[in-house]
Amino acid sequence: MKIFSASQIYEADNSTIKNQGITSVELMERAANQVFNWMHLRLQDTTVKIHLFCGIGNNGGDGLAVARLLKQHGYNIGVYVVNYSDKRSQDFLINLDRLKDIKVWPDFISDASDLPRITPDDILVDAIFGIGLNRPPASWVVVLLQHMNRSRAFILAIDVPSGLFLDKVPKDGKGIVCANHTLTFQVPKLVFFLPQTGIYSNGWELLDIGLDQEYLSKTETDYELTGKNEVLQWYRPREKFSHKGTYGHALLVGGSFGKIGAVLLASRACLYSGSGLVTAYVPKCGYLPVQTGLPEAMVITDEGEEQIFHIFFDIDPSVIGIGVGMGTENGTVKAFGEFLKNNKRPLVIDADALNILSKNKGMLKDLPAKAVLTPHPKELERLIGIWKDDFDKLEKAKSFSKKFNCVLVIKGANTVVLYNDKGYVNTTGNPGMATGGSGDVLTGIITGLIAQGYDSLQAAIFGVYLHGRAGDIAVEKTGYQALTATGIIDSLGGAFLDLFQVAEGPQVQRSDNDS
Ligand SMILES: NC(=O)C1=CN([C@@H]2O[C@H](COP(=O)(O)OP(=O)(O)OC[C@H]3O[C@@H](n4cnc5c(N)ncnc54)[C@H](OP(=O)(O)O)[C@@H]3O)[C@@H](O)[C@H]2O)[C@H](O)CC1
Ligand SMILES: [K+]
Repeated sequence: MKIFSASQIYEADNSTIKNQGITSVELMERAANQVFNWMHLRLQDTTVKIHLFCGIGNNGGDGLAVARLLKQHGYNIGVYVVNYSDKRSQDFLINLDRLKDIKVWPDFISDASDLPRITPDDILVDAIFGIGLNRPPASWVVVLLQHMNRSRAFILAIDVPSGLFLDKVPKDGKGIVCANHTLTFQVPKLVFFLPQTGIYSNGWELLDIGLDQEYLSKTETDYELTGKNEVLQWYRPREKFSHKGTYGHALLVGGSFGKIGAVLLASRACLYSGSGLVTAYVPKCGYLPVQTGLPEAMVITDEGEEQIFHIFFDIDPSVIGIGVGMGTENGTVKAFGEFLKNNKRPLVIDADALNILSKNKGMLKDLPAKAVLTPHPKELERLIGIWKDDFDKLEKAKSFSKKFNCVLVIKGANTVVLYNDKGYVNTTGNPGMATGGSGDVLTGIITGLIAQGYDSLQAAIFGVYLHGRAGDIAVEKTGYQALTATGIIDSLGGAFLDLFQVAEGPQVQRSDNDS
């Protein structure tokens, strides 16, 4: 699913109005009807007080139209116009008149001196700013937003929580509505998925307002959301007359004394992802644990007892996953540098191999085309330098990926895969997966998919999806705290099977706070 920018959403509005022969206020009425229906279905004629805070633009217009529909259905409402500018939009004014026509006169709030009383049992509708916010709100508006946030009432944001820009992180977190739920129109917004801004939208849902399909399908976007539909198209079925050689041979290189488990986890995940053959390359101390722990895998040992000194093997792997548990001792750094110089095979690079690259940037020129790099935030910072905010991080990461022609997997609550100026935002996974070894499992999965012939960008996107889905399946049985990397691997089969289950209901995404 595409993630559109604010200017693209305005273009989509215009082509909808033009191609469907409707007015902009009719489009606003569609949007308001969808919000009203969503609320009506859940509130079932409740008598709880619903406070609607409406700006003076089209987000505010939506809020006024929702207020009218609620009033017409007998709800107990209070309507406030947050009078932050005298440049009221045409559709706001039309909806203000329509509200007055049914004898509802909103209170106008123009400063912070007389804010409405809100009790924790009330419901707030946030329709103050939408995607049109282009500068920080005035200080009295910030006081109002704080008043709403502190009320402990349930806050339903329309389109986006007020105070969030679509393309940058606000400097002052106090000037943002902290919504309990966000109803957004037609397309997801990138801010829902970034760590610094996602905390304000919480659970979000898409409301279909019938925007011009032709515009939506033909327009290229910088980001896409990946769910089951997106990855399913790449799924490669197993063929009847195939054999283990058909599905590739993956080599996992890593481990050091005390960190052999990382290779074991990556190798097991690689097998469970369908790689035909898996070989682990470890220092001598890893021989017994890997052979015993994973009898399906073959083991090659380095000449080093406790760490890797010289990466040499006489097999012909289809892909190599390198770095987990490997350490950054001088001998290993040298071995990795030599290996990169001579290697021609596709690579998945993780953990200590990334740290070595960060400290020896000259080695980056030896990466094969489209190598997959899977840094967690700290590893990413060492690779690309510090960033100002989440948007700056994505831009810096994109330029890095372009410069070194690599697929960058930025791990996080919503992992983002970047390649060729485009970002793919993952939708699966949960906070229980923030546990030791979870990253090693991801490396194994991506390596296993490349072994089977998936292109490395597809393998990264698909692998991140499967990893998260397996975590979601596992957490149902274990809860967040008891979820382990091994638990994720054990649910990989379930994640593959789930690809062919029919998708459930509307798309809702919950953040950690909902758990
Ligand atoms: N396709 C859709 O998704 C539809 C969305 N709809 C709704 O429309 C809003 C967007 O409405 P818009 O009027 O463009 O913008 P806002 O309501 O967010 O803001 C209104 C104006 O406020 C000004 N502004 C911006 N920042 C500030 C600030 N800090 N202080 C004061 N004023 C500010 C700005 O105007 P300026 O000329 O002053 O710059 C904004 O234009 C969308 O989010 C949906 O809710 C439609 O209803 C249906 C289609
Ligand atoms: K809003």
